[in-house]
Amino acid sequence: MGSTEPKVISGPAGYVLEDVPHLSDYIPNLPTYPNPLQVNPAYSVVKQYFVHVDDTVPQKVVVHKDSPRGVHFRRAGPRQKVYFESDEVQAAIVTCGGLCPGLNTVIRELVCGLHHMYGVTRVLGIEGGYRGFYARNTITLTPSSVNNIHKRGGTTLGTSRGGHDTNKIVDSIQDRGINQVYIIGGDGTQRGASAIFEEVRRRGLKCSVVGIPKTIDNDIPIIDKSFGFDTAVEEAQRAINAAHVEAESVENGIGVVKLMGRYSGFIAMYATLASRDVDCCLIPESPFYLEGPGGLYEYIEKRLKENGHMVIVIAEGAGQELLSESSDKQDASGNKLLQDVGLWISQSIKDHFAREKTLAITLKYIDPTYMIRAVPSNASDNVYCTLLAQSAVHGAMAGYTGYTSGLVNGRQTYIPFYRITERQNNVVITDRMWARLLSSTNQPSFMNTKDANEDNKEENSLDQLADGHCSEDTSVDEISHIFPAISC
Ligand SMILES: Nc1ncnc2c1ncn2[C@@H]1O[C@H](COP(=O)(O)OP(=O)(O)OP(=O)(O)O)[C@@H](O)[C@H]1O
Ligand SMILES: O=P(O)(O)OC[C@H]1O[C@](O)(CO)[C@@H](O)[C@@H]1O
Ligand SMILES: [Mg+2]
Repeated sequence: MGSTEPKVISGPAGYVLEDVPHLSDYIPNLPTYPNPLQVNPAYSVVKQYFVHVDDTVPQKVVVHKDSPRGVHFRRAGPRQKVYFESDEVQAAIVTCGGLCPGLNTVIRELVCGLHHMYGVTRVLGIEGGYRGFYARNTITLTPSSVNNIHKRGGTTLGTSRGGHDTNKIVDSIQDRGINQVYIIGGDGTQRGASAIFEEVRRRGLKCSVVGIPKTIDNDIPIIDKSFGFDTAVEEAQRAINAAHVEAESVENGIGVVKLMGRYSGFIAMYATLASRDVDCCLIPESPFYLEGPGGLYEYIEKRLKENGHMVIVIAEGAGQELLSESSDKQDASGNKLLQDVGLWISQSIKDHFAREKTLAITLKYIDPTYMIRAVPSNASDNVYCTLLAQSAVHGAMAGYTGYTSGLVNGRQTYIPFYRITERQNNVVITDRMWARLLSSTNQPSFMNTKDANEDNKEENSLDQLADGHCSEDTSVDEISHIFPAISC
């Protein structure tokens, strides 16, 4: 049996549903049961609590009069029928990859959601990431054991990179009688979840495999934003404020702040837009150069002469091609290990002004990268984590599998794994959001019109590939799209 064929359903006027797999796709005659929420006092007063079986959410909300209706995803939420009896469920939760604010909230809400909404009492925690399935004992998670964990940063289950052995993991799932697996992690983790789903399906196991997208870099496509992102942007303000205070307190002061973002500069972009104290934001998607007209040194000199101080925010993946020592080293998951661009740029700026003797500068470098991802999630991320976790639980109970639970245009949806893993979410520098940043900082774009047109062409063709039709809209087009009102 090869990998699962995408379930794509077409409708009138160009409607397309990119549906998610269901246990009944490969296990015939599965019994169903009434959803216990029907008699749950918390929900009995709510009208239309159950999601209509045909409810779907459009991927793109900006359309033209004659646009096809386009790609849709299945709307998340409770169904009238469920495919598991409460006492039949043996759930497992695992967290993989780097830390992100909100991991503990998601764990807590999965445990509490399963328990309080569906009467599921058997929930296991897998410790230390994927390898914990086969190399560690499990721990029992109950509403009382997770009651306060959302107040702490990190993950109470522990996490790791590497160690994904699909067969050993599915053996462990089978041996322990696990029939719902909740896998919280970034792009690598979701690829791992997809492999687990394929193997579970190949073995014909009645086990829902559910991904919950976690990435501080906001590099997962389709979804509006990842949980913890708002918290990270908020926490970054503290570092930027410090850099600004240091810079404006001395003559020709420069504050340099390095933020996370391996390949996607979202944290740097939003932290810059939020702060207003940043004069230059450098991200991996926007190549820059140091010397000559239009270069960074020229801009720094101009800014210092105008204003007496400046703040530079640099994402860790920016300008890697400029560093002389390039390394092929990888972490245990195969991610490229990056050079410290913050240190490099700070030293380069100091050397330049020492050499040129045009201005006597004072530069302070602040690296808060791990501090911004180790904090507990803020209030809005906590709400988001709760909705994500509850949506994930509703889907598994309804028999869906092989999906990532995610927010699309402010609605909770189930997205097939292949759409989550097929590409990375990046800042589109030919988009209006980057233009807003450039006009807010007044920094050079480091780009000529020819480059911009080339990038535009690539983006449009990417959009066409991803969505099956051409669209001028992109996922980071409007603030309201990235910071949507959360509803389910
Ligand atoms: N293609 C893949 N197939 C199976 N497993 C994978 C794959 N890529 C990564 N993994 C596994 O997923 C886990 C997490 O991957 P990774 O370290 O890349 O972090 P991530 O989930 O991308 O999170 P982040 O990058 O946000 O920290 C690791 O245990 C890794 O072995
Ligand atoms: O936790 P590690 O292995 O140091 O990795 C850090 C990386 O993890 C992330 O936080 C998420 O991918 C990146 O921004 C950063 O490059
Ligand atoms: Mg990753």
